[in-house]
Amino acid sequence: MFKNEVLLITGGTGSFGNAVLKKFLDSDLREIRIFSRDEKKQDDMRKRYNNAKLKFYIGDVRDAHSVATAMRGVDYVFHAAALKQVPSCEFHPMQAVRTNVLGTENVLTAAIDAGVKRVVCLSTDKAVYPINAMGISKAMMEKVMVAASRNLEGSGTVICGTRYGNVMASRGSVIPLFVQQVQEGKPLTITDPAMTRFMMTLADAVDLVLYAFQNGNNGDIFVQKAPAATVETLAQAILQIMDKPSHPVRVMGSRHGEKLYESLLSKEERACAEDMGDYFRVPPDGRDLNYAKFVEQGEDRITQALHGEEYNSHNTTRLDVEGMKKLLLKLDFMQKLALGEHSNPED
Ligand SMILES: O=c1ccn([C@@H]2O[C@H](COP(=O)(O)OP(=O)(O)O[C@H]3O[C@H](CO)[C@H](O)[C@H](O)[C@H]3O)[C@@H](O)[C@H]2O)c(=O)[nH]1
Repeated sequence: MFKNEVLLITGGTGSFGNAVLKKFLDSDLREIRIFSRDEKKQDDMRKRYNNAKLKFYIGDVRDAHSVATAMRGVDYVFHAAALKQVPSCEFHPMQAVRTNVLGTENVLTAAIDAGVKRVVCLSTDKAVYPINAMGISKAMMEKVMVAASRNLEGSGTVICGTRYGNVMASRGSVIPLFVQQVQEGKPLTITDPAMTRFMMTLADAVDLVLYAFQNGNNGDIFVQKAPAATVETLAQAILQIMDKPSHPVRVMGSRHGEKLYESLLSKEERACAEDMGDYFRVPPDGRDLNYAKFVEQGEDRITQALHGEEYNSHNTTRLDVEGMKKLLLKLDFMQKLALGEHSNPED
């Protein structure tokens, strides 16, 4: 897949960047650049990997100069830098705009200027029918990505994107929280037993980005088909794995900015998405900004789409407790918990 090229990962000190390194540090890439604001995490990675192929760049996607500097000589970019926390973006929406929207513009401009061959931008299901500032800023990021990808024909640069749902056991998410609550003998706090979320592992997320990297045309957005589970099912599966089937559970109500289910494809996108087996490809809207075509003239295809169905965590394959357990047991730390060992996802 790679041959002597240079890969830049923005926000590369996060879990996605580390998962990519795990997979590709020993590949034929000549250099992997980690670009982030976090000096401390970069230092930790430098020591942990101790590998000359890794190069560290302190910078911020908000600072176009720092991005352009890191971009020189780069062949490929995985753009993972983002503000991802729903509550913090809700209280500081302009910070989300600066990093997720303007930061993406800086990355794409620098990539095009530097003649980068391929850029994959990472987005989230919360960008579809968004209701919170984090999702809205990521939806705008996707629009910026698609707009930048127009007119690149012949330039040698391809810009595409991926969207994925919750990554199981990511830091601060519900799985490690439930595990901790069991370990501390506290009741599991369930928001709404009927709420569903897509379930993906970090390895699935990396595979999706690689699939986009290999198959993307300009402006495409890729989505991986994924199963979903209710929070109730997830809680039961964790309790069974930890052999605490009668551990107390408390229903606490939904949190600010939450949805009952998440969507990976809107109705319109689903209607024009290409089914690629394990993935959907959403091509960009091919119309140009010709007023008659874009604004004054409707399309039957769109009318039909609006009567169709979105792809969401309520209508995808639904996991039962056994299925959820099987998926959870793909995670190393869950396997240890099943053996009665004390473990957390950071181990
Ligand atoms: O104590 C809790 C916490 C969560 N949940 C439920 O578990 C599911 C998953 O919750 P997470 O907090 O793991 O994930 P969210 O979908 O809420 O989104 C989270 O993960 C996102 C990335 O996927 C962002 O980081 C975001 O800020 C963060 O809230 C949701 O249905 C939620 O209601 C509970 O039942 N009890």
